[in-house]
Amino acid sequence: MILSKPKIAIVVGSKSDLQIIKGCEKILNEFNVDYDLKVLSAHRTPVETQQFAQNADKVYDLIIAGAGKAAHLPGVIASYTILPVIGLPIKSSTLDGIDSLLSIVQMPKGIPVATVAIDGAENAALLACHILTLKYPYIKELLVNYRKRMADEVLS
Ligand SMILES: Nc1c(C(=O)O)ncn1[C@@H]1O[C@H](COP(=O)(O)O)[C@@H](O)[C@H]1O
Repeated sequence: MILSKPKIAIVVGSKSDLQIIKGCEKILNEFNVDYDLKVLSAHRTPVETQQFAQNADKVYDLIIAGAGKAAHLPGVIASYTILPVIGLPIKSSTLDGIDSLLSIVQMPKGIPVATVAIDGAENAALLACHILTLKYPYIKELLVNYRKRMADEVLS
């Protein structure tokens, strides 16, 4: 589907993950990227997760999926859509997020999930913006400016 304005979905496995998602929201607002935020679980709401993922390409350009513990959500979503899926491992267990990271990054061949760092919500949103430049060139300039501001801050 051709969308005139970028729109992405952020999906998390539990409302207990929402705090970490604020990092994504901050970046997406800064880059003027619309998003819907949903709580869905491949474990607890498998039917709704499947329905969402199968229809996602009618509404969204890409999906950020964040989950903790046995974080199957990004991979399961990726299996039902051809949209790019960015996996965000969330630190929500006694294993410090290593469990989520490995669950997300170790996808079997054929169903890729682009995985960012544990709790790397800002980078998940930035990676989304980089991908979106392919279709929405205005974001490119915003990314260049973002990097320039970041460099200026480091140097000052
Ligand atoms: N990893 C998954 C999935 C899934 O992969 O489908 N569903 C929930 N969860 C995760 O379980 C953790 C604890 O959830 P609760 O706090 O609700 O018990 C959360 O970090 C969530 O992402």
